[in-house]
Amino acid sequence: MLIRGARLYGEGEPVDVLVADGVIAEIGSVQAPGDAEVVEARGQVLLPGFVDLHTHLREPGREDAETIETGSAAAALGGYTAVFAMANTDPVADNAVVVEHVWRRGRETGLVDVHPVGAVTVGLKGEKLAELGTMAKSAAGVRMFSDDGHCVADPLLMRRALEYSTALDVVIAQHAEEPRLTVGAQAHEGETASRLGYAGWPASAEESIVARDCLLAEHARARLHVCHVSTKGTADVLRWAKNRQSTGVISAEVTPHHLLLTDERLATYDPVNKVNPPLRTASDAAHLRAALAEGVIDCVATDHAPHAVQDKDCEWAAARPGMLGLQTALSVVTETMVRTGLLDWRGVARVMSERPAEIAGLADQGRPIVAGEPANLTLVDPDAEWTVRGAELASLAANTPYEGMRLPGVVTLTLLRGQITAREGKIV
Ligand SMILES: NC(=O)N[C@@H](CC(=O)O)C(=O)O
Ligand SMILES: [Zn+2]
Ligand SMILES: [Zn+2]
Repeated sequence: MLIRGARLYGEGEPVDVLVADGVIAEIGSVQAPGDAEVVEARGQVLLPGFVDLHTHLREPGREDAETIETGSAAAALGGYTAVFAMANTDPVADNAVVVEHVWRRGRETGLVDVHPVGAVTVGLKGEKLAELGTMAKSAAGVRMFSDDGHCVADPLLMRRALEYSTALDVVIAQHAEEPRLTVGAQAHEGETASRLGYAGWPASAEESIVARDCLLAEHARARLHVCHVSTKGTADVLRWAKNRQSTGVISAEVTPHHLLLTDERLATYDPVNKVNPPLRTASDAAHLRAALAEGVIDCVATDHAPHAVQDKDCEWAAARPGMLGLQTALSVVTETMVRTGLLDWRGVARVMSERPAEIAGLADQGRPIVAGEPANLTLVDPDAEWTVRGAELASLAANTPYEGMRLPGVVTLTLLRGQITAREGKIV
């Protein structure tokens, strides 16, 4: 197959990219072999396929909200070639049987590489460690562990998890939320929450755990990944921790929604805006964008969190937190980071593909676009715009906070090992 006239990383003159046997065969001015399928790129931006370190696919257990198949379709349409499926399923992915099931279903679906995240503690209960080694050595080859949805709040358990992780060469991803500080919390603690009468979710609940965990990771010489950073204070703690002569390795992600949306949206009382951690202030969002551009926050992760209608379309306090993200991530990053001049397309490749692949230790993702590399690629029309409609997204659920919004940046082609998985908004 030949991609004709694409601008690699949005730089330089358009070139042709020949893909054969799952790898990039040749780049330059290439004659299409007679039997080759030709995709006219017309100067669009070619990037390495995106890697999402934080996705909720809901299978097993809540196949009414999302399945590995529908979530994989959303991922492919969003330009992703690998996703990490969080462990908070039912049953919980805290053992080899469940992680192998998720991994196998991902392979069968074949639209995106689905890497199961293993739970840190049994049943996500925060009481005793799950069998990390068994999951790491299973067919699923688990590389990342997280109790996401819950914080590993007990410092002794967190310390043990970090210590074990070094021997297994895996990363512990923490949902940083001191549970004693967020009892009954409904919205970011601040002016909006006071005005609307919501119990506040203080920034310090996140920041105190991140500070603690950075120190625990440093002492354990372990790899810590901080999920969904949402406050300026957390970015400051990360900057401090990364600047130390640390022997642990700390990485962090930010979600598209924390880059774009703020707690002012809560005035409508629409639970589509309820998410954990909560939407914060405009100042937080501005600092998160800057921290991402600077590299203090390593990457963008969607925290794609589909919910069935009855769990989301109800009164605020009862609604589950979480929002869809896979199909809108590139557009939100284009809007918040590219259009603002904070990142060029090379930078987008870094935060959406290269860094996440490195953090998770994926050898075949986030690779340079050169001959001989696996053809995991995403073609983006940087000038096109589209209007988000939840009902038209590939997810089973429709809880997008961007309903009706016009956003820039459209994924027009996704290739997984040289096979087209999505083209012009359709699954192939
Ligand atoms: N982000 C959310 O608001 N919800 C996530 C859990 C999580 O990421 O903490 C979910 O599983 O629905
Ligand atoms: Zn979380
Ligand atoms: Zn999550």
